Amino acid sequence: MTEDRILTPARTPEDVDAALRPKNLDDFVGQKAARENLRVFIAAAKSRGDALDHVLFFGPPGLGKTTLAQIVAREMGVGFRATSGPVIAKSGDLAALLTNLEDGDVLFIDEIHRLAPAVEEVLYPAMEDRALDLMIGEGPSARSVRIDLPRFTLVGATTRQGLLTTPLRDRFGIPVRLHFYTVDELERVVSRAASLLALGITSDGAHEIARRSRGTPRIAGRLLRRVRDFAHAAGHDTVDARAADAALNRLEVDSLGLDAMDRRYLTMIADIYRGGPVGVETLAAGLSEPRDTIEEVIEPYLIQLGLVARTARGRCLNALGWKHLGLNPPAGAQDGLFD
Ligand SMILES: Nc1ncnc2c1ncn2[C@@H]1O[C@H](COP(=O)(O)OP(=O)(O)OP(=O)(O)O)[C@@H](O)[C@H]1O
Ligand SMILES: [Mg+2]
Repeated sequence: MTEDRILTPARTPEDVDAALRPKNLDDFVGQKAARENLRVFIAAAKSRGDALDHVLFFGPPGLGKTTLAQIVAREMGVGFRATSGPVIAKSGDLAALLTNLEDGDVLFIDEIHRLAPAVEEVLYPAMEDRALDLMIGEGPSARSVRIDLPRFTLVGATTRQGLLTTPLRDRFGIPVRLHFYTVDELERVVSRAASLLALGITSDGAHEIARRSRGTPRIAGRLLRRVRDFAHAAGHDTVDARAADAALNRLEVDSLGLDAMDRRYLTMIADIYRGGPVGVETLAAGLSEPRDTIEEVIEPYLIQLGLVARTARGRCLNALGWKHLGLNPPAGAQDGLFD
């Protein structure tokens, strides 16, 4: 069900991410602090002639972690090798990847929180000492051999920073948290993407898409492509605010950028639990969605908007949440904001 959502921030096969991906730091919109810090660290590493310290990108899906990893390699002028946590089954697979790196390469590990523990242990000496400890033989005659590795930068990405083990997290010299984008920033993302797609768009058209994109560039790009389809079907070659609004309404993306799934979530807390508090497991069961999806995909943006609060006793609908549903909170309802 989640996969069908136009608003899912998760990657879907039809997302032509590559075409819209910014290629360098100057083209990368938003995330100012992260961008400026990276610029300094990259310049410093280059002037020392050294590899960049290991970088960890964390934050919700679709905010630009993979994009930034590629930009880091490009700005450093080094090779880019990509893999992901669940793909590396055995420690030997990782050892092979590491020994095949060229001097200075970026090794990108997506979903790094999903590395198997035995694989993760190979990473510790690799990250810290640029070395690989291999066990040769078995039983009493087994001995450990240390192999030196080329200089490299590990770039990890995760949507679940909390699931990273402490020893792994501590070995990243440059942890970078990505935040939801502002409407202004997304407006620039939309305008840039429109020009790459050779689509005419007015600034109020870009604004309309931007403010309904859940703070997420991937969603902005996807909505833009769907809006373009509706515009073309109607014989327009330029998207203005009215065209964007009409298309987004047909896609059931509401004025705040929420879709049917978000509204089901909010309505369930309102109608069945009188505004909460209600536990996430209960909501997950009621909505037939995995708890992870609720916590990683649905809730972050609703919390950011201030519609819902996560409290120790469960989820509560805030005054804004009631208002968005067009309902009045029952007398005595808890407002998570004041918890
Ligand atoms: N700052 C940005 N400016 C312009 N476009 C961006 C920006 N950040 C991301 N995008 C676009 O959004 C899309 C998703 O970005 P990306 O794949 O880097 O996200 P991610 O954080 O790696 O997501 P996931 O957690 O699902 O792997 C890409 O098409 C990219 O072009
Ligand atoms: Mg990614």
